Amino acid sequence: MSKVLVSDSIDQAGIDILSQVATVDVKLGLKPAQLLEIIGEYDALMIRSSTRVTQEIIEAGTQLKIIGRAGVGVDNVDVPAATRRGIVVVNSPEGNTIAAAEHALAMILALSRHIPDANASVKRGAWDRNSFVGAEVYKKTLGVVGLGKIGSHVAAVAKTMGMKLLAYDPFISTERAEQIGCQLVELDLLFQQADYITLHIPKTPETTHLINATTLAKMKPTARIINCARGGIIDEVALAAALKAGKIGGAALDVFESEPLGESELRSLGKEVILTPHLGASTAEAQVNVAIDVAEQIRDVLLGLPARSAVNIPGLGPDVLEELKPYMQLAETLGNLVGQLAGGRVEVLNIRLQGELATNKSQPLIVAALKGLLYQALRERVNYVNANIEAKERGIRVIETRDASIRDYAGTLHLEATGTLGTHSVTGALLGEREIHLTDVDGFPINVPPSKYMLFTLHRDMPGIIGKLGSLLGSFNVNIASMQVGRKIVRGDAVMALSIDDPLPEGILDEIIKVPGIRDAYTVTL
Ligand SMILES: NC(=O)c1ccc[n+]([C@@H]2O[C@H](COP(=O)([O-])OP(=O)(O)OC[C@H]3O[C@@H](n4cnc5c(N)ncnc54)[C@H](O)[C@@H]3O)[C@@H](O)[C@H]2O)c1
Ligand SMILES: O=C(O)[C@H](O)COP(=O)(O)O
Repeated sequence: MSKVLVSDSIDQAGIDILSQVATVDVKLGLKPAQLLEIIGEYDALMIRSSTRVTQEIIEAGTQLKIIGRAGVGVDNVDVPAATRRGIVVVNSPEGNTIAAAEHALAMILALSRHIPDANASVKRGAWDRNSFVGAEVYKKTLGVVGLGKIGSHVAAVAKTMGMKLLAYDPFISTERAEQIGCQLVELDLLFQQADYITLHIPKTPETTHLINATTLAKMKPTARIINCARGGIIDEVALAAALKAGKIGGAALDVFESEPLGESELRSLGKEVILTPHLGASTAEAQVNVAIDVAEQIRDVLLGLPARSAVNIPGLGPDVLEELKPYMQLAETLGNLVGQLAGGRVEVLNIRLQGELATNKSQPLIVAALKGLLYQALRERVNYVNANIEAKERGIRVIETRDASIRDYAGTLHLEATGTLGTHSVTGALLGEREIHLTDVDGFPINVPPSKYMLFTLHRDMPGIIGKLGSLLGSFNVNIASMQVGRKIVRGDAVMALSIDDPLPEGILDEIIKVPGIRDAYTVTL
């Protein structure tokens, strides 16, 4: 049974899902050295933002197949290192969107009405109404930096509170911004005009210290800034200085350059500053959502199925993935088959997507085909994550063509591999949406489902050849489960596809090739 390590606090709903397929160890608060020591035992690691999954941890995780982040941000995971090792990294892109957006909105209102400090003062026994006179958000300008999932929800709710909305997001169209009721503007204009600035961007080299002494100086002295995105987008030293000097009105931060927050000037500031300990995703609802979302993906990957929200393989929505999954299995089977027929080192893989496949996303099918193709060389080391990289490193050139015309099947996939030992091709389709059928091998039409052990011969279409091959296999105690011949012209060349119950015994291929009329023979294990 697989083993999963859960090293951050995850809702029980996720643990229950993992327990269906694996032994689950929950070990919270591990020191990096402790994690390093035990990670080698585990097939999967499930985390939130507290566990740092460094390159060293990834390299020590020799059994790791998947790292599941029950949340959005994967900046605590060395994703490139995981990709190089073929480890899938998955997250839950939407499970805590509402929770994080509502936290930002709560920060806007709490900051405006001094709720944390007013509450603390009453709890201390005071009744001071004069110190906590607030400001209304109605008719004020909210500047949303990053109009993605969380930013859009914040904007939509702020709109209903009567706020005027400006947004900056270089990757969002004006139409999309207008749909949400935002005016898309340049960042400087947003800084100059906003009464509230809320950040909903990832932390990248471009966004690190986006809020610094220079940009803070562009803001209104009354402006309030909210960061429920990522620590490090704000230069905290510059922010504290601007707050102290009255150059900015207030700040509410949920995330920090270093977490847990250590010594900081921000702690010493008054009611104009609100600090929360990275609580954006901490609602009961969000924790159930992210735990289920990520545990299901870990379960699927441990069962050999693709994940729906992998951050290091082509992203596909669940609907698209559900539709493509059978075709990915077809692509992988064909890749594996053509790789074995081609033998040697493959240099070029031609992939033709026909019929309904021609209008689909091809990247997952190409990745699946490469995974199949490289299986003989790399076995379990190749997967959906690293198949592209491994193929590139081996100098395999992939050429993709599309033909939308529908022939005998709704969609067919044709792979042709050219390598050091020659060129071979296979075509396949799905019957009844799921059942894989081989419809062509090396240009000869056939119609057989693939089986674990197969034998293919290239021979002359002439009387007696099937009988001779049958007797030869019989003499080696090889049981034939099914057999089919494909030919283009009568008594021309033909291909025979046999499904056999067991692997072909050593040496028998040489005997097969000696049968008069048989020109070549290939055995494959799928
Ligand atoms: N505090 C929390 O607990 C918590 C919870 C969830 C998410 N988050 C964080 O919130 C942030 C937003 O998450 P999301 O789910 O909305 O992500 P998202 O990917 O849906 O949206 C991010 C948006 O930022 C935009 N963007 C990227 N670079 C930009 C730049 N340089 N300038 C302006 N816009 C830029 C993108 O175009 C995108 O629209 C992330 O940093 C995420 O890690 C925090
Ligand atoms: O990226 C996220 O999903 C948030 O920052 C939440 O982090 P958490 O799961 O550690 O609360």
